[in-house]
Amino acid sequence: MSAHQAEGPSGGQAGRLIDLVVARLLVTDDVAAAKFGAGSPVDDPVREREVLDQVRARARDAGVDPDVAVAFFRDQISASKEVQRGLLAHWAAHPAEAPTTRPDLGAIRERLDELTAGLLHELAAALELRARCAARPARVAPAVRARARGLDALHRRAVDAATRSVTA
Ligand SMILES: C=C(O[C@@H]1C=C(C(=O)O)C=C[C@H]1O)C(=O)O
Repeated sequence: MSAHQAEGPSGGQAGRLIDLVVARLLVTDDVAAAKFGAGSPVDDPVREREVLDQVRARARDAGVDPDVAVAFFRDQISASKEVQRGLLAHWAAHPAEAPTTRPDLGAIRERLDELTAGLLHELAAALELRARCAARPARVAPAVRARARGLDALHRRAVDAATRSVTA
């Protein structure tokens, strides 16, 4: 089987990476709910530093250049903040749709940390495939579109932003 065929009709390798990108963005909805309830700001530079330090420390073992991994996660963080801002603005304008419970941010961050290992692993696999297969970028975009189909515009834009380094 060639590298192209290994990707399969539903995006295969790229699809697994995109699925995790989407999963991280959906956990972000809970982050927004936690911050809405607590009145906390979207931006938390200390936590961002922790996430990026963790990524840099784990990247080489996962088989990704640490700078590439950090750049990819900067996009995940920025996409996450866009989703949070969009949700908080929506809830402010439509209080009836705002969350009525306040999830625990600490527990949510543990879920984000658990996703980090998988994202690094799939990023490594996707980049390796790209190195072996010149047509790869054209194959990632359909996988992104397929995964984004069930999402609203806010989350679709975030998926696009979070995957720009692997679709470009
Ligand atoms: C997700 C959060 O919100 C923002 C986005 C982060 C991320 O995507 O990892 C980290 C810190 C915050 O600036 C959070 O506070 O945990």
